[in-house]
Amino acid sequence: MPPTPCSLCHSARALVKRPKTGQQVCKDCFFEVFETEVHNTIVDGAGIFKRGERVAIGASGGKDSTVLAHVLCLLNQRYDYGLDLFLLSIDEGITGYRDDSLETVKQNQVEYGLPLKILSYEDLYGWTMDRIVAQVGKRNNCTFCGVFRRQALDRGAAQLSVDHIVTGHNADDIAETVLMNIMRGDVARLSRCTAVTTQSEDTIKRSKPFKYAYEKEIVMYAYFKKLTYFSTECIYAPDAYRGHARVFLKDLEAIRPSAIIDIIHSGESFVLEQSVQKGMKAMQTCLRCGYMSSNDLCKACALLQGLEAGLDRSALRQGQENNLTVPEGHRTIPKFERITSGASTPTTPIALESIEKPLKAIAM
Ligand SMILES: Nc1ncnc2c1ncn2[C@@H]1O[C@H](COP(=O)(O)OP(=O)(O)OP(=O)(O)O)[C@@H](O)[C@H]1O
Repeated sequence: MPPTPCSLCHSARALVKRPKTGQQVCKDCFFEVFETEVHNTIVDGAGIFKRGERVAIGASGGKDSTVLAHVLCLLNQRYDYGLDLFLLSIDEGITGYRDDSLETVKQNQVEYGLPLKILSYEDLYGWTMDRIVAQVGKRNNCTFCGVFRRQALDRGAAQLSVDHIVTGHNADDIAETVLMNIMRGDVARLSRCTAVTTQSEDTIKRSKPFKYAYEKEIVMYAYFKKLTYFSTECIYAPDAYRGHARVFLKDLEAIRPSAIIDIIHSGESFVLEQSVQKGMKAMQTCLRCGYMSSNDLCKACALLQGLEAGLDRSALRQGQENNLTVPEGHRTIPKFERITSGASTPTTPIALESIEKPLKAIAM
């Protein structure tokens, strides 16, 4: 049988069947279509970046953030975004997992020539995830890790005088989150979890340039580009609930690959009724550490309080009681200082460049 020609350039031999569209394409066209789709996500509407912005890439050493660092460096040059890029890594203190993946990030630092900042849970909270799991068990540890990581990334960004964090959350991650929010009846979060960029007053801007990138394509891209990344799953992540959403999504994808994008579009289409919006809590700052919070104590301070009190899983419930007095000898989180660089104030949005090759596959 003669080799199948690439359905985009029609000359080279097709080597890849795109998981997202089913198109058979050659390697070069796959790279180009993947990169162009990410560029389109970046420049869509008002665009997620401003020229001159200092941007931290949340770098875990895994496939998503490694591909993100690679593609952002490339697009920043190709389309002259004018961004100052940094790698920001959080060391959760997971022996045999994060210590190894951070070695990969250090390699990426050299390969991409980007400054790297590493911030650890140990330094910030006085607790590693190894110790937290030893105290609270494996079942709910992801709650601690997620809350602590979010705040650690914001603090790392503030220390780098960065106003914008980008993460490698991909289309599969977002579709899973939509499913989870629906299964929990938490529709109030649907529009936020599907937004490419989120920022409210006083929070550091966060974006997900891979919102429309399929996980399978990210893996393919990393493989064909021979990128250096760490590919082991977190040893403490049974996270049963997300796991069910993931399995369900993979089953749907196998039947109909567009299911991932369709679920994201469904999440985007939910509009909150005014009455629901009114019931949502306004943001304030944590009375203990100064971080953004919808309660007197932010979630991290509340969880830390439970840990310091020697509680196990009940640390999660204790956390919600918001007792403001710190018992003698208990650790607290340092005051959150927001340092604005001013670097992001020249606000010329990056315009949608004309794309040299018409790529039919990009329609989303
Ligand atoms: N320890 C960390 N330090 C910095 N950023 C992180 C860290 N963990 C996660 N992130 C950011 O959050 C994104 C989503 O994280 P998640 O835990 O879902 O990992 P993932 O889907 O396996 O991604 P990756 O392949 O990049 O590890 C990552 O792509 C990365 O940008």
